[in-house]
Amino acid sequence: MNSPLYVAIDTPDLQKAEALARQVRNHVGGLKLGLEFFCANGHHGVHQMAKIGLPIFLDLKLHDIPNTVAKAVQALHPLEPAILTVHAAGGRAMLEDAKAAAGSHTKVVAVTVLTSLDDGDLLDIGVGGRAMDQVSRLADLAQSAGLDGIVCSGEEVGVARAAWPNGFFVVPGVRPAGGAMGDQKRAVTPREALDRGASILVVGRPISLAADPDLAARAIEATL
Ligand SMILES: O=C(O)c1cc(=O)[nH]c(=O)n1[C@@H]1O[C@H](COP(=O)(O)O)[C@@H](O)[C@H]1O
Repeated sequence: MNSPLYVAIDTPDLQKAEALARQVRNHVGGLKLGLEFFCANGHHGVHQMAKIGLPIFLDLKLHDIPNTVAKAVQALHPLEPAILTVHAAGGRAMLEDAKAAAGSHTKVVAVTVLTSLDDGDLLDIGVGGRAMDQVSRLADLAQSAGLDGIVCSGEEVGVARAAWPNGFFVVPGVRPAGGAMGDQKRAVTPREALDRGASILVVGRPISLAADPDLAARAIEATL
C-alpha cells in the first residue's frame, strides 16, 4: 500500500525541491507542491517534479468567482495533478464548477478552516462559533457539491469522516509529539490523524527542516 504521508515541498528553489523529493521518495506516498513552489516555478516546475515518479498534490487553494476558478482548473489539465485544492468558502457554485472543470483523474478537495486558525481567529473574520462547527458546515457543502473530500485538521477529521464515510480527507499541520508548532494552531500527531480517519497526511517543515529529511520521514512513517 502507498504511504499516506505526503511531503510538503515548500520552497521557491526547484533544485532544492528536487533534492528534497529524491531524498525522501522511498518513505512518502506523494509530493505536495503549493503556492510558494508554483509561483516561482509554474508548470515547468511541476513537470520536473512529476518525473520523480510520485503522485503530485497541487495545493493552489483556488478561491475566486466560479468562472475564474473553472478556467484556472482547466488551465491545469496538462499537469494532471492527483489532488487539487480549492477553498470551500468560495461557495457551492464555485465548488461545483471546479469539480466539473477538473480532469477525471484529479481529486478536488476543499480547504475548510486553515490549520493555522483557532476559534479567536475565526471570530476576527466574522465566523462565530467553533472551528469544528465551521469544518462540519463546509464539509457538508463540499460533499453536496460533488467534491472528492476536504482538507481539515486532525481535531475535526473524526467527526467529518463519520459524516462522510467515503470522503477523501487531507490532514495537514500534523506534528510528531513535541514537534515545533510554527504557525500551526490545530495540530495532532500523524498517528492520531490517521486513527481518526485521515486519508493522507501532509507534513512539511518537520521533514524539510530536519538535518536528515529522509530519517525524519522514516521516523514519522514508523509511527503510522
Ligand atoms: O492545503 C493544505 O495543504 C494546507 C491546509 C491547511 O489548512 N493547513 C496547512 O498547513 N496546509 C499546508 O500544509 C503544509 C504544512 O506544512 P508544515 O506546517 O511545514 O508541516 C503547508 O504546505 C501548508 O500550505
